[in-house]
Amino acid sequence: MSDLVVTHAAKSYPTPSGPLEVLKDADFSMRRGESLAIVGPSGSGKSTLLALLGGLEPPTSGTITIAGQDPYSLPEQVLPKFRGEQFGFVFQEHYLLPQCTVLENVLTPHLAIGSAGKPEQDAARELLSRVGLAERLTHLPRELSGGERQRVAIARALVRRPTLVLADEPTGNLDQTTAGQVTELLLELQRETDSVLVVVTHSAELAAAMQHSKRLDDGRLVDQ
Ligand SMILES: Nc1ncnc2c1ncn2[C@@H]1O[C@H](COP(=O)(O)OP(=O)(O)OP(=O)(O)O)[C@@H](O)[C@H]1O
Repeated sequence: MSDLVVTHAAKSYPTPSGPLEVLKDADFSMRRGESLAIVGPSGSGKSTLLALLGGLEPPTSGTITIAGQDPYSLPEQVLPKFRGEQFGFVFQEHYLLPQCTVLENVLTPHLAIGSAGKPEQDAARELLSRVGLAERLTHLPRELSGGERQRVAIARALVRRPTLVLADEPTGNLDQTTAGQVTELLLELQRETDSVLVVVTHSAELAAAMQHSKRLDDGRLVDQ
């Protein structure tokens, strides 16, 4: 069975002149280990699709399941835990907590839904070592470069080995060389943690690095 299944999902927003159909009949599935780029012009609905996949915005019709569960059918009180276990998010901005160290930032997904004991701390240290920041565990985000901060954000997104990693322009703030390094790292860790990776991007380089690519064209997802 696929780990992400999108079945005839559509999304429209109400506007004074009638419903704005942003996404029409999205229908695809992915397994752990697979990566997908969603491309399309500004305003074509890429962030909306990511929000639907991430349990943040319910589809108007159709269904989305992650690891066999439809997040929108779960009782509201269990949704935060489900999100914490199943999703990892990476954004263009790193959104690290400025007052917390690198290690503390990577532990926040554990702390959000439980505790971070020695095994979790050891795993976070190991992951930070994998992203080349073993010597920076006690540094604050402002003491790091933009690329280093994004590496911490990636480690934080993957620390709980989520089913689905959703990345919205993860290299958008980086120069070309750093963007290439961050892309490589994201893909390496995604393969190691065996998660599904969906990235939304305007970058042709980032899109080309993913196994699959789909374009949003007038609300419809078209294979590239
Ligand atoms: N909450 C909302 N209410 C009404 N319209 C919305 C809402 N959210 C998004 N939209 C509209 O849906 C369309 C798609 O927006 P979305 O942000 O998904 O596009 P995008 O492809 O991610 O754009 P960009 O590349 O500029 O980030 C836009 O026309 C936007 O104005």
